[in-house]
Amino acid sequence: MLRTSRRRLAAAALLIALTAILGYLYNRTQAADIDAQNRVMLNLRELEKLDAEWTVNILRAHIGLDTDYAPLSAPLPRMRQLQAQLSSALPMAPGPQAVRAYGEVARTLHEKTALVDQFKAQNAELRKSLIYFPPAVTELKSEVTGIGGATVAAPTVLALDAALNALLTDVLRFNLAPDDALARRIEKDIALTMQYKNAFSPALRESAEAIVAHARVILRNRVLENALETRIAALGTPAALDRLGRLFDKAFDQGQIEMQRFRTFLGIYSSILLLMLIYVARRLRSSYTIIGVVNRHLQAANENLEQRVAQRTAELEAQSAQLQQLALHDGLTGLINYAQLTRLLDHALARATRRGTVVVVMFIDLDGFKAVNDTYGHAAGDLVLKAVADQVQSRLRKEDVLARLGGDEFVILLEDVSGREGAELVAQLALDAIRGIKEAGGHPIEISASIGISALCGDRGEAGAAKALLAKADQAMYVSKQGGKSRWSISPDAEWDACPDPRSIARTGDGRATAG
Ligand SMILES: Nc1nc2c(ncn2[C@@H]2O[C@H](COP(=O)(O)OP(=O)(O)OP(=O)(O)O)[C@@H](O)[C@H]2O)c(=O)[nH]1
Repeated sequence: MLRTSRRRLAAAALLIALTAILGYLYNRTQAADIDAQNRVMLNLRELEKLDAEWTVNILRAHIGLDTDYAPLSAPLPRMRQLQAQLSSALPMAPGPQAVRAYGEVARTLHEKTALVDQFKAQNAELRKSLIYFPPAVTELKSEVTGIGGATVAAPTVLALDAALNALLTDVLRFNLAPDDALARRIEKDIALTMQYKNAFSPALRESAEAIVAHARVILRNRVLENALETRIAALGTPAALDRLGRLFDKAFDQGQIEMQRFRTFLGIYSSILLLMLIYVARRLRSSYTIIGVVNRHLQAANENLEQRVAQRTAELEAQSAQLQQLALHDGLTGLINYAQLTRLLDHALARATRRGTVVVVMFIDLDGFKAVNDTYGHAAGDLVLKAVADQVQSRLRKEDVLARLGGDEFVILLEDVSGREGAELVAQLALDAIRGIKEAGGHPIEISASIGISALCGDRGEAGAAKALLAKADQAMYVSKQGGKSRWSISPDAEWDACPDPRSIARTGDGRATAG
């Protein structure tokens, strides 16, 4: 029992373990979310594209193509959104490298944003000066060479015009390609301009000073802006994005390879499980077949056993019935024996006591029987005894009882006899029947019987009434013997009429009755 439950536990544990392994393998084959991977790569590409566009827009602002700075701020919200999505996708590329690469991307974009803000301020100031500077120089030149220079010495007019010409050319050249030598030359141009403008009217002087101030803005901001652009270029955002993209790619490729490997494992494992299932199913089938065969054998054995038990029981019952027959009957004639007679007589007397009726007993002893034995042998004697039993029995009613006590002694027991005459009639019938037997085994015989009759009105609850009644009948039979045989005699103690009223017989506590 204990062993069986342990085996069941082990089988259940094995089943759970096999299922868990199956679940684990299946789970690993689903580990890579291709859609999510594609989304990450698309986000990266979009961020790269927006960053490149951002850089182009800086260039456009640099060369003055864009008149406002909206394109420099517009992509920022979307770029921040993409950055956040990439950050949350980092677990898909495990390891510190991807985190570092992402950190680099975030850092460069953050710094680029700050540098672009500075760029916008400087570029706005620069653009203002660039717009102002060329027409202002041209206008001042025409003033100087025109009315404004009418009162000034011609060499001074020509010198200021030349200085303004040089300043315009050098500043515009510097704006296109800043250069230290050019910067030094512009300083000289400024110095000459400032020197010669003093010969002119205050209004012209003021214009010249404003032009110089704008020239200096262009000089300074162009250098600063170029430095900012160099710093922006040095940030290396595209390279950082590219590095992050390659790490994601690698991780996704490894995931695919891993998934493929687990698919192979799952296939092999499923095949093994299938084989195991087939094996178990075949074992179960053969077990059931064996159990079926054993069951059939057991059933057959059981049926056989039941048959044998039934047969044995029938035999025992037959033996028991035979024993009962032997115990209660006479083996030669089949009539009841003395033991059964006394039992029946007891019952008959008890009934008679209750009913107030008479029980009659006739004791029959054959006359001349010994001579049959002596003359023709014991076997002939047996035939005579059987014939007596048959003949007397045939004369009696169904409810009358004929018993053989042994030897040549028989007893008739009668209940509900219609008085003495009835008893005498039965005795005469029995006597005639016995006298009528004239041969046995082919031998002529001559037999008769001496009959003693006794009658009693029940036992009145007295023990031994049956034996006493038999004894009276026996005594009466002797009277017949002594009286010359072949006759019947009635016991002087026989009771025929004066049976007490059963209602007058009081019953004692133990069920016995006493005459009232
Ligand atoms: N064949 C046979 N004889 C038996 C059996 N039992 C007893 N006997 C014989 O029956 C005889 C009975 O003897 P008795 O009663 O004296 O014979 P009887 O000739 O009738 O003499 P009375 O009774 O005096 O008239 C004996 O010879 C017994 O041996 C039996 O079962 N079979």
